[in-house]
Amino acid sequence: MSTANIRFIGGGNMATSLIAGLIADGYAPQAIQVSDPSPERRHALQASLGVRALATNAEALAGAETLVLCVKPQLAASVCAELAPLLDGQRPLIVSVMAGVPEQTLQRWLGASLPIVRAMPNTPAMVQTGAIGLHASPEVDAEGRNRAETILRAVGLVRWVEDESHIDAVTAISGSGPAYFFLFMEALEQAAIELGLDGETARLLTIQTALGAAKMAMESTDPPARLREQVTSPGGTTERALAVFDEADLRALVERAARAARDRAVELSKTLSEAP
Ligand SMILES: NC(=O)C1=CN([C@@H]2O[C@H](COP(=O)(O)OP(=O)(O)OC[C@H]3O[C@@H](n4cnc5c(N)ncnc54)[C@H](O)[C@@H]3O)[C@@H](O)[C@H]2O)C=CC1
Ligand SMILES: O=C(O)[C@@H]1CCC=N1
Repeated sequence: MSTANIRFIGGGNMATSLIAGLIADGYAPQAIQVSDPSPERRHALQASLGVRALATNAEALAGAETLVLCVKPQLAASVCAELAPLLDGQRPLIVSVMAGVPEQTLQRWLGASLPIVRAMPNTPAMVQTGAIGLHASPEVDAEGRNRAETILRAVGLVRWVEDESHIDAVTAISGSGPAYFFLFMEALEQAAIELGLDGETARLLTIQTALGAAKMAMESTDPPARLREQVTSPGGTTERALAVFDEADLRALVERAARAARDRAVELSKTLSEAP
């Protein structure tokens, strides 16, 4: 992969996942720098990933070719206000992973119409199995699109969306999605223990089942509905379990949850775009 430098602003969960994935994919740790005000975070990033961790965002910006914004959305305005006067004609490709921060708002805060790619990754990027949605602002040229895609493809599957508002849907499905599947795993593992299995057996059977189902869904030409039917013997055990999910209208519940996440992303976008 290209050794063009990548600088991260904010070295928390998402930045750590992305950096770990990039390094696992062969990206040189020396080409990656990350700024974070927390000495503990800096120490952890340096010790576990071998990347240079910086105490100030100014150091991360200096000479940056790609700048990945990885702070909480609520901190975006102050971080951009700090970066804006330091840009001084520099035009790094901005990759923002922040949920609910629109491109136009970022440009307003940065005081320049910089090329911005909004990326919505998820934490499985850490194990190079991320699912990532991307959207480019009109200022991003083919090279910029290519660079953003190359970086994100190193950590998972990439899909471009044409409409920026669809990033909010991506946030609700794959950005937050790992938490939904982890919750289901927690519940199934707990049920296994209630049914008498020991903790380790419950944990391993649950995780391997999730992995197997995901692998089959990915590799099979059959849709998940058909794969489900193959497990469900008429008059058998699965049918009884699925009837319980149907009684509770699991599908409607999942849709409500996804809508709630999407609506929160829209709410964040609105609040932030109205902020000074
Ligand atoms: N965690 C996830 O699964 C996903 C998170 N995101 C987005 O990634 C962004 C970061 O989320 P997390 O990594 O989960 O949060 P986090 O809280 O783990 O990381 C944020 C980091 O920013 C640092 N920080 C605080 N003030 C700073 C400043 N002024 N300058 C530089 N760094 C500063 C903090 O010390 C912390 O290490 C958010 O905007 C979130 O919407 C996007 C997709 C998935
Ligand atoms: O919960 C959040 O707001 C972030 C965005 C997607 C996943 N985590």
